[in-house]
Amino acid sequence: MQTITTDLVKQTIIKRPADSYKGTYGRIMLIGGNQNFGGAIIMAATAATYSGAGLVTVATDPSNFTSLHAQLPEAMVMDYQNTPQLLALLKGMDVIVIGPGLGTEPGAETVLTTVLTHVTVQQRLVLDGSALTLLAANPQPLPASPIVVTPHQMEWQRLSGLKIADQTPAANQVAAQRLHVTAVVKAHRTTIYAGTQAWRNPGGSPAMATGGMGDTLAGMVGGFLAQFADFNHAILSAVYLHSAIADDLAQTRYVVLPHQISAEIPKYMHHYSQL
Ligand SMILES: NC(=O)C1=CN([C@@H]2O[C@H](COP(=O)(O)OP(=O)(O)OC[C@H]3O[C@@H](n4cnc5c(N)ncnc54)[C@H](O)[C@@H]3O)[C@@H](O)[C@H]2O)[C@@H](O)CC1
Ligand SMILES: Nc1ncnc2c1ncn2[C@@H]1O[C@H](COP(=O)(O)OP(=O)(O)O)[C@@H](O)[C@H]1O
Ligand SMILES: [Mg+2]
Repeated sequence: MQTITTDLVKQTIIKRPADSYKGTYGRIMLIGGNQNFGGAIIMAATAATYSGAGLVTVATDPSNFTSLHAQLPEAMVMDYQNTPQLLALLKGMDVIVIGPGLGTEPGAETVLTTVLTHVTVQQRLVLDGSALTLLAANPQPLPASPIVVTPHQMEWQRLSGLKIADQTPAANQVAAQRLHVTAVVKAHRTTIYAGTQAWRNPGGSPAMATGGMGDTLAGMVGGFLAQFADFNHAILSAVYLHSAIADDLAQTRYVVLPHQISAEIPKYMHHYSQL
């Protein structure tokens, strides 16, 4: 198992070409946020936007529109239950993040199935939170697109069938290969599996143990995938930076909140792009 290095991160986060515009940095749709979990998709969308995704659209329950706009006027919104509009907008996306706060009601299952059956091989897919729980409860074929899953240990247990005590690197690797995904298995020391390769994230602390911390990571992963060509390096860099920012903030804070991490992302990306 390799440790994610600052070298990898600085090779991934490159300076932006002068001759570029918002379209250069990717169109991303984040899907989730039911009537109870609106905060989850707001945190994910905030992280994606602060990570530099060029155009951000949030497909969510309409009850979240006003709070989302108040927090993040950069984002566009749509009702995730409006299937014709969802399908029309999905076509133009480079990256789709689905799951933060999606919930597990039947309507959520319908949205997930719609996305899984229409996403194309050119589109990158991030599956997090409720999308993983839904998928585990009712397995359905995954598209041939590049896919990353970002489960916490219980979500990984549901999805892979591996009990938390049995989630060894060797077993996780086999499970990720069987699912044909890159798996970010979140824990105190998050590990990432892609094909025959595995990495360990060196950072992170219990100061990060706040609801929404994983939603924020899912948004960062999506934002990085919208901009950086190498699929696994984009994911690894997002995982590394998420905890590196938290570790710096935790030097003077007992807890680090998800939105505090998002606020720091542009500064840290600037730093790594200069190295
Ligand atoms: N403000 C919000 O709107 C928030 C919404 N959230 C959303 O709520 C939905 C449910 O996600 P949850 O993760 O809360 O619930 P889940 O039911 O999926 O997982 C929590 C369960 O897993 C167990 N567990 C075991 N190991 C764990 C580990 N390492 N990390 C976390 N749980 C572990 C817990 O004890 C608990 O029983 C997701 O869609 C998520 O995105 C959460 O992110 C919390 C914040
Ligand atoms: N004790 C800890 N040490 C390191 N990282 C932690 C710790 N507790 C939580 N985290 C990180 O916080 C995030 C939690 O993700 P998740 O459980 O999906 O949160 P949520 O769904 O509430 O947004 C993961 O990135 C995890 O690695
Ligand atoms: Mg989560």
